[in-house]
Amino acid sequence: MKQFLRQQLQNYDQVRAIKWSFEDGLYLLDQRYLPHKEDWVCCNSAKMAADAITDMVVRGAPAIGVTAGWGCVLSLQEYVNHSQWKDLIAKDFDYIEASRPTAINLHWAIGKMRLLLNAADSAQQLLQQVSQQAQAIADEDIDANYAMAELGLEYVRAHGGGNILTHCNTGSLATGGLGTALGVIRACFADGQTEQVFADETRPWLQGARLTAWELAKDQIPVKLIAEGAAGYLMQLGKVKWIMVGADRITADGDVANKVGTYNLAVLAKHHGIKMMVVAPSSTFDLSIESGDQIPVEFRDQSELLQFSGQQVAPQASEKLGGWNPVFDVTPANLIDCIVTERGVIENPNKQAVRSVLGIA
Ligand SMILES: CSC[C@@H](O)[C@@H](O)C(=O)COP(=O)(O)O
Repeated sequence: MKQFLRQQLQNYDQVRAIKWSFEDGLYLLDQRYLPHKEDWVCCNSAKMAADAITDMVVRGAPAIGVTAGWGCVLSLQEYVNHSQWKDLIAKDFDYIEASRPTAINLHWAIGKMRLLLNAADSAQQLLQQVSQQAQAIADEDIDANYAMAELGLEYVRAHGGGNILTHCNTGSLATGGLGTALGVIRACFADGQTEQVFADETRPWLQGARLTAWELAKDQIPVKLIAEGAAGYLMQLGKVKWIMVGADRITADGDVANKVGTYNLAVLAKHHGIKMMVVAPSSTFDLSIESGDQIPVEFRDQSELLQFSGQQVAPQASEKLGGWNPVFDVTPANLIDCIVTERGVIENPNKQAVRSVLGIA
């Protein structure tokens, strides 16, 4: 990466939401209470790490992958001297993998650890290998974030800058480093390609209002929060040139699962001739499936919708009142202009373009 840009971006790379210590365990900045409280949760077992993923103490596909890696180390630390270590560790790996269904980075990280487990004869040696692998997953994510920021910025320079609308949170809270889409946004701001970012609230969990606005405000990057329903009007008035989002899983054909509401933005962007950019590392691709209808979409408890800040928002819950709460949706490749990865930019994504940029024969 050009040294100058990397130095500029380091000014924006201040938040680390995942911290590892071999002595104490895994520290996670508890995202359920941001921006009101900056509390840390310390996990010292694989189960605690997995439950933290399920309960969204930590969230965002790459951050979930990094957490899963350290969760595996916690399992090794617990069972390294146990006679049944192989079975117990395998059970922990399964438990971690079941913590959330859609973000493929979780399954990718556990897949790497399972390969090591299956080949292992000694628990001591496995502890070392799994620790190295967890560190590599964390380090590679930081590097991938910088590479995507640079490539995304180059793409924007080539197509013209302007205001950006982003959805959910794709920053340091959602990754191990600078962020995916938010990394590109930071680079665009540092380079003068954009002066104003719009973040939508991202109901019901408010990743946009609580987390993205918090990160951008810390960076002194101008951010205006909008209700999700305002996105169409924003585009109709010509106030944004780019939509930039992350991804939880991308198929071989380039269909993208991301936070629910992404599909709405992509349809609106197509209608208004606004560019739709997805930013995701190669670890977010699931080449074992062809198209978006094969992606397992997570549904969460209806209480996330029916309550707000602990208060009932709809009339008192009754048998007749329910919620429908898919937390991801799938955007078909034909609504996406480009997918920025650390290996290159996939323009007009399709099977061939995906394989060629990812370097798969
Ligand atoms: C770099 S983050 C990409 C995605 O993981 C992000 O956009 C997203 O959808 C996160 O969903 P979440 O339910 O908050 O884990």
